Amino acid sequence: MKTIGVILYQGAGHLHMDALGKLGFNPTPIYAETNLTQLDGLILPGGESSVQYAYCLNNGLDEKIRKYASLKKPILGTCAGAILLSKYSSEKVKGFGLIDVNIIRNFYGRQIKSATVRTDYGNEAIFIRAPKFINVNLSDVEVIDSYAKQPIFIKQNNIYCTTFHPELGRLDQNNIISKIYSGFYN
Ligand SMILES: NC(=O)CC[C@H](N)C(=O)O
Repeated sequence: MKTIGVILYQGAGHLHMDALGKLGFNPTPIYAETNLTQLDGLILPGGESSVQYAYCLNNGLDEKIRKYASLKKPILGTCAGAILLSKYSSEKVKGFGLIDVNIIRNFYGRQIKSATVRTDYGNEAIFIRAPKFINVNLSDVEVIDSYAKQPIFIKQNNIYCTTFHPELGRLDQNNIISKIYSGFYN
């Protein structure tokens, strides 16, 4: 059984833990002091990216994530997690630059603008104060799914990012989260 680490300091990590458990993975909580090297995969969940970023920096978790990424094992960032993995740059959140994309936080506005949509590839995507990918380097970054022709799920080498919350959807076998986890960690 594959052991997948989920960063749990803040945000929706417990929902990934639940979904992973129900879909036959061994989810394990990750904090700054946890050793990452034994993991088969790692998830950076949605939440508040500025809080998560400060936690990572203050506790050396950013360096651990960079080292883990260099092992070429799969890392998934959802929403705030995607912001952390990208090259986003502001004073508060600089981003780890592990995927060749920029991102705009809270692009679609406030919580009231959050929505569930059908993606261009027929998947269900739940957006919560979602960011938007921009400047996607299409020669190196693959677009796995899009909405209104805008990328919402991208991949570069072992780094996967969604601007939506796949862990919030239904857990049937055809749902995006099972496709992501099974494709991701096979
Ligand atoms: N659902 C989410 O993860 C929202 C991300 C959040 N707006 C941020 O910038 O951190």
